Amino acid sequence: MKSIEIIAKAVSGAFAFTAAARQVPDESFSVVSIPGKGFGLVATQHIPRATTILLDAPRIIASAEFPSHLSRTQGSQLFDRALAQLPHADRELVLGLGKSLGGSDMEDIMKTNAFACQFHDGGEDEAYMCLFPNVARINHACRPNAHARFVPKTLLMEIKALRDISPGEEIEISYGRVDLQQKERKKLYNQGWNFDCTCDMCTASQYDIAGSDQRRARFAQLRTKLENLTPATYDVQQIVAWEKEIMEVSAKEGLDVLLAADYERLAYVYAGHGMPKDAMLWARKAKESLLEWTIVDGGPDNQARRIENLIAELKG
Ligand SMILES: C[S@@+](CC[C@H](N)C(=O)[O-])C[C@H]1O[C@@H](n2cnc3c(N)ncnc32)[C@H](O)[C@@H]1O
Repeated sequence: MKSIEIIAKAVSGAFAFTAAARQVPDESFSVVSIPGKGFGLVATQHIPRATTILLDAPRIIASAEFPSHLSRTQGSQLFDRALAQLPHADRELVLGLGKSLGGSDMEDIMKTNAFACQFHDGGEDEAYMCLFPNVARINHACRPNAHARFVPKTLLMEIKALRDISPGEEIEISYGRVDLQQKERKKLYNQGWNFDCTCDMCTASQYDIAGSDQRRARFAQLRTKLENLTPATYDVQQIVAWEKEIMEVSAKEGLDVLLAADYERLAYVYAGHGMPKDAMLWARKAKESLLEWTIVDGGPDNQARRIENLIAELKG
């Protein structure tokens, strides 16, 4: 485990950016009681697609490794110390958060509400548990209308609208990967957060759930085929047909945030096939998708740089 000094330096360095970061006013939603789910966030005004709804700063950060290095009692004491150091208003905010898994109050609050985040702390990117008390009020949906992404440079968690959200609609994010099938989702949310998901997708008819699972299984199957192409299986027409199917499934299942790699693949396929105009179109779409949903300040950006190089080559 990294020394406390290195981590403290990395975190305090990032906090300089956090303080200067653009703040997003929270007028577009309110925290209300949601039947069967505790509290949740509900939109109070129209929120257009791709709007940043919320930027939240972490109040407690802990190494993801620490449960395996410290006893539970030591861990609990550390969380209590962290809590005691917070300003009064933040402490109240944290102590009011939901609990679901048992153990000491702070241990349960962290397990129920913290996000796994990776950021650069002087060596390799390391995993941390970060508690964002405003984001923590957002419930899960298997087909969410908002997307959470961590910004390593500022340590802020950003919540962005995946589609237009109407006033009165609950704002929901996915706690796990958005392409899971029902059985996998049930297991993940039961084990990780101790709840049976009551989102629209999970309370739909068995017929609709089976249809969605079939499409998601096909999505996974096509992804595997496309990621494992060999010179022997490389057939341009087949690749384009598979990608078209991936995009159709994605539109039905709300998986668009996962498509940057598919757009990029099409860009290379068309570039390699002597069709630079089409290649440029898909390369730009890949870049746009990455910037919109994935790449953030201070995060890994290899894919974005590769696409930039391709765009430069196509222009040249
Ligand atoms: C991070 S908290 C979300 C905010 C929480 N509802 C509150 O009152 O503070 C996670 C907890 O919310 C509830 N929850 C979130 N999404 C849910 C869903 N789709 N169905 C049922 N319960 C959900 C579960 O109790 C879960 O352990």
